[in-house]
Formats: sequence, structure tokens, C-alpha cells
Amino acid sequence: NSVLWATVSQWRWEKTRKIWCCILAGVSMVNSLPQQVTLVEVGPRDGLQNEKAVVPTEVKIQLINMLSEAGLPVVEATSFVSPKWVPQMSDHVEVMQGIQKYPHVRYPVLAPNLKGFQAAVAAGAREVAIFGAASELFSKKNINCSIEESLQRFSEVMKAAGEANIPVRGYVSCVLGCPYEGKVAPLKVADVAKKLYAMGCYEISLGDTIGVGTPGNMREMLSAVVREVPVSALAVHCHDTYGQALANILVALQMGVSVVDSSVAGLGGCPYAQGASGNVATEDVVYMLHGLGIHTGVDLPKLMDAGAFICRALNRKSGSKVSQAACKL
Ligand SMILES: CC(C)(COP(=O)([O-])OP(=O)([O-])OC[C@H]1O[C@@H](n2cnc3c(N)ncnc32)[C@H](O)[C@@H]1OP(=O)([O-])[O-])[C@@H](O)C(=O)NCCC(=O)NCCSC(=O)C[C@@](C)(O)CC(=O)[O-]
Repeated sequence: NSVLWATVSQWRWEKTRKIWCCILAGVSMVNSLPQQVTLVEVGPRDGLQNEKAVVPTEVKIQLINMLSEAGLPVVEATSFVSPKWVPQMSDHVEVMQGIQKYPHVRYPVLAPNLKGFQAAVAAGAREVAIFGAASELFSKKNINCSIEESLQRFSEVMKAAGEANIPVRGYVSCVLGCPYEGKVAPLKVADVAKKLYAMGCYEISLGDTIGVGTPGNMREMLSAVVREVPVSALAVHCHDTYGQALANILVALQMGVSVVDSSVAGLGGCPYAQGASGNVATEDVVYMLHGLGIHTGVDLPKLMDAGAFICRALNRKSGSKVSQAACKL
């Protein structure tokens, strides 16, 4: 009897301990902010892929150089996708070969399949990103295959990347809503994120492709994803269509995410997501993070110069509130 009693007590104690660990982990996740955030600048790719007018290659190269100079640690430079699908990125080789590669800056590029991966590596890319979706219809419209087929293509890229020692980042699009299917279930996002992570992606960037999310959905979606992928391997990629991006990013930071994608001057959109506006502006994210005492390594005035440069080249106003405010002062 005493042995049985000891076993039951031990089991009860273990159970209580686990419950308290979960509660305390939850509380600390909600209250703490990272001391440092890595910004992934996606303007030259996610921003410029959506421009109607052709942006001259020299302008792209100068923009990337200015972003490197501003201290961005990662600048997504271009994509090796079909020029029939996204002609705006068809100068990918010239861009990769024309930019000045700063030693402390990484320059990943998108590669949807093995053909893209091989072309990227031949052009000098040392890191690639594959891009899947949590919505079947978006996957079909964006990369012309189902989610399952996309994972098959990505596994070929992963194999080649492993052999070439090239790190691969994985995107999941439509994590908070899809332009074709509407609501997207957090469990679906978690499932795709888990598969990309299991394949060997070192980081999973969760894309609110059409910028419809709110802090509540962001929390719900991230809670599902962190059950499958360590929070240290997650990034958020928020478009600002409904003006919720900074609030959504803050929630992600409170939940332990410390990698944020953003786009200088708020450039961007996705050619296969009608109505999607630009990414959150990098200037606005930097301003918020520095205001919170979070280190980014980015020089805000130099970043604003890069924003002003590309806005002049595109003949448009900056999408960054911070840049707009700074010009008025
Ligand atoms: C994936 C494919 C290629 C499939 O397109 P497909 O037509 O099904 O491909 P295919 O294998 O049948 O090939 C058709 C033609 O494309 C060529 N081809 C095939 N692959 C490549 C390649 N890599 N590079 C260059 N050419 C390629 C291939 O050689 C062939 O040429 P043809 O014989 O007709 O002359 C196409 O759908 C595509 O390029 N899609 C890219 C769409 C895209 O870039 N979307 C924007 C990026 S995603 C995004 O913005 C979201 C994100 C990441 O930012 C996160 C978020 O916000 O959520």
C-alpha cells in the first residue's frame, strides 16, 4: 500500500509541476521582450516584385547597397522565379553580381524549385528561401501547385542545399488569411510550418500576405505554431494593409519571436494576392524597436536615406509614417 501511495503521490506531484511550468512559461512569454531583434529587409524583393514599371537594375543595386550601409543584417536581394510569372525579378543574375556584398550582411534569394535553386547558386547566392502557403488556392495561384506538391519540390531544393551547405529559410504565406479562401486555420499554418522545419529550414517566416491579421489572430496562430516549431526558429512577415502590422509584430515579440521581416518605405505586395499592400515599413519597425530599447544594429537616418532614394526613383511617397513625420519636422 505504501508503495502504491508513494507512486500516486509522485505522479500527482509530477502532474502539478508540469501544469505550473506551463503556466509560468506562458506568463514569461507574454511579458518579456527580446533585447535584440534581427530585421530581414525584404524591400528589394517583396517590394520591387510588385512594381508595374520596370525598376532599372542599377537602382535595385544601389538600394541594396544603401540598405547594407544602413546596418541591416539580412537583405533579401531578388528571386529566382520564372520571368514569365514575375518579370520584375528577371534581372536576378545582374542584381546578385552587381551588389556589393558586405561581410556581415546576408543576401538570401527566393527559389521556388530546383531550377531556381541552381540558378541562384550559380549567380553567387549563399542562402535561399523556399516559399509555401497555408492555403491551397494561394499555393496554386502563386506557384502553380498544391501544398503537397510544393513540399515535394522543396524537398529537392533541401537535398541540393544540404549538399552545397546552403542554409534555407522557409516562408508560409497566408497565415492570417487568404485572398481566395478567406480564413485560414491556425492548425493548418502550424502543420505547414512544422513540415518545412522538419525538412531542415533553419527559420520559418510566417507571412500575413494580405495584412488582414489583428493582434488576437496573431496570438492564436502563433500559439498553434509554437507547439510544432521552436519560437527561436520563427519570424513574422506582416503586410500593413489594415494598419495592424506594428501591433501584430509587438504581440509576436511578446510571445518570444525575435526575427521580423519588413520593407524599406513600406514597399511591396504580392503579385498573386490582389489588394495586398506593402510590408510594414522597416523605418517604422526600427523606430518602435529602438523606442522599446531593443537593439537592431540599424542606423535609422541612413535607412531613411535609402527609403528616400527608392521613393524618388519610383516617384512616390514613402509608406513609412516615421519618414513622413521626419520630412515634416
Ligand atoms: C514556381 C513556378 C516556376 C512554377 O511555374 P510552372 O509554369 O508551373 O513551372 P514549370 O516547371 O511548368 O515551367 C514553366 C516554365 O518556367 C520555367 N521555370 C520553372 N522554374 C523556373 C525558375 N525557378 N526560374 C526560371 N524559370 C523557371 C521552365 O523552364 C519553363 O520554361 P519554358 O519551357 O516555358 O520556357 C512559377 O509559378 C513561379 O515562378 N512562381 C513564382 C511566383 C512568385 O514569385 N510570387 C511572389 C513571391 S511569394 C510572396 O511574395 C509571398 C512572400 C514570400 O513574400 C511571403 C508573404 O508575404 O506571404
